[in-house]
Amino acid sequence: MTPTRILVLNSGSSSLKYQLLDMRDHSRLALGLVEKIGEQTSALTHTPLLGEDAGKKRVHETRFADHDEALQAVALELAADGLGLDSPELAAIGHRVVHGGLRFSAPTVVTDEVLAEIERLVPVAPLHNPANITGIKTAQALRPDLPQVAVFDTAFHTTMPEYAARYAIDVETADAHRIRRYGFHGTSHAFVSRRTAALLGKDPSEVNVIVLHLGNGASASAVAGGRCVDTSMGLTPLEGLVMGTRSGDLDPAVIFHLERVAGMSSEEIDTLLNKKSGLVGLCGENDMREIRRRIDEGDKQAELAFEIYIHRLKKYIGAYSAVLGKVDAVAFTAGVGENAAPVREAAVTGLEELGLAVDATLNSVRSDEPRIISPEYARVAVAVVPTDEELEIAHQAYDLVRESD
Ligand SMILES: Nc1ncnc2c1ncn2[C@@H]1O[C@H](COP(=O)(O)OP(=O)(O)O)[C@@H](O)[C@H]1O
Ligand SMILES: CC(=O)OP(=O)(O)O
Ligand SMILES: [Mg+2]
Repeated sequence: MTPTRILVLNSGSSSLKYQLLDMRDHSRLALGLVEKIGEQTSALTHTPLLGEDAGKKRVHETRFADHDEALQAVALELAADGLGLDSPELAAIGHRVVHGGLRFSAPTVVTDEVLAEIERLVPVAPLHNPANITGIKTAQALRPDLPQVAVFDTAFHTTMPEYAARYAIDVETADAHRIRRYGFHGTSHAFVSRRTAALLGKDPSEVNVIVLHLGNGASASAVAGGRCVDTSMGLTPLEGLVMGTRSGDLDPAVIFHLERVAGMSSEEIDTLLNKKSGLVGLCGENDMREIRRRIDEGDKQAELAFEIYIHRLKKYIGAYSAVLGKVDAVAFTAGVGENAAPVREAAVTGLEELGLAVDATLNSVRSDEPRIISPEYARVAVAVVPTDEELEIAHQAYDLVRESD
């Protein structure tokens, strides 16, 4: 029997999302999420999608100190459904790895040397790469015989032209420290730009798409004929859009000012910009649902936070319209992009000259399917295209292990 199943692990800074897929028909056998890893109470939500318990969610609230404990618990849940990691049907474990630097532009089987390179990149993805590494090590310990495949967030962006990837700083210093724009969420930008082309009935090579990945982390990309030509995140996932807890773009002199005038250490500033900024910093809340609820109640602080979020988003839509020259579609994706109709509406309001508009009725539809929400007359299609990083990682991991068979 040729193994056809792939377990995908998407380890975030404090979460672990996972899916078990059968690649014969791309069906999902189980999925789940562990939230608040490292906090007082974590929550594991597991849903088997096979057998008599199919669709029955199981929730466990207990503390998981780190991603190792979380993954051990996930392995037990899968085993309880007869889908344990010891299954001979498992072909590989696919891992989302956030930073791959310049070295990895394709999915890669993890060796000791690959793992060492992912560890070397921890300083430029401090919230993400450590969790990815723990996920890989724990999975290796559970199934030492199985290929562990790393799929990098940075890979899709390695096609960016040099003039988009370089910062305008001294070349020698930049090169000595590998300082450049890498970009992230690439697996999602690749998947969504392809799906958007399909939604338009075109081949990816024929269309230019602006993808807005708006989750807790958020990034925009300009994709021309299937290749990324610019993206909003940079050396680290801190640059660009306003995010749940991250500031996105700011004058770098803010950092010197905080050091010299406010007396903050670089660690404190790092924490401020990565964890206490963005929507949380502006209004104390990073969940867009809650922000909208507060705005509806007349909360001015939440309203201003929303306006700042939208203003930044519009600037990137405008910038990438200029970068691409001709735009065929703007695609909204991830938690906020897929669910928050007010964000989509506000982001394109006033951009009619760029060919953008949304139809209020189409925008209010809730669905898991890719869909166009712009009116017939609009020059640019505005679309909601749900991302599926796990499916994309499973495909890439499965293709890689089959090739090497
Ligand atoms: N129904 C909804 N309406 C508005 N925003 C939502 C909704 N559901 C989720 N979100 C937003 O999506 C965010 C999570 O997005 P997600 O893509 O899952 O993030 P990540 O992968 O970075 O954890 C939440 O913080 C929340 O702001
Ligand atoms: C790279 C990044 O920001 O990822 P996430 O949105 O999962 O935090
Ligand atoms: Mg995400």
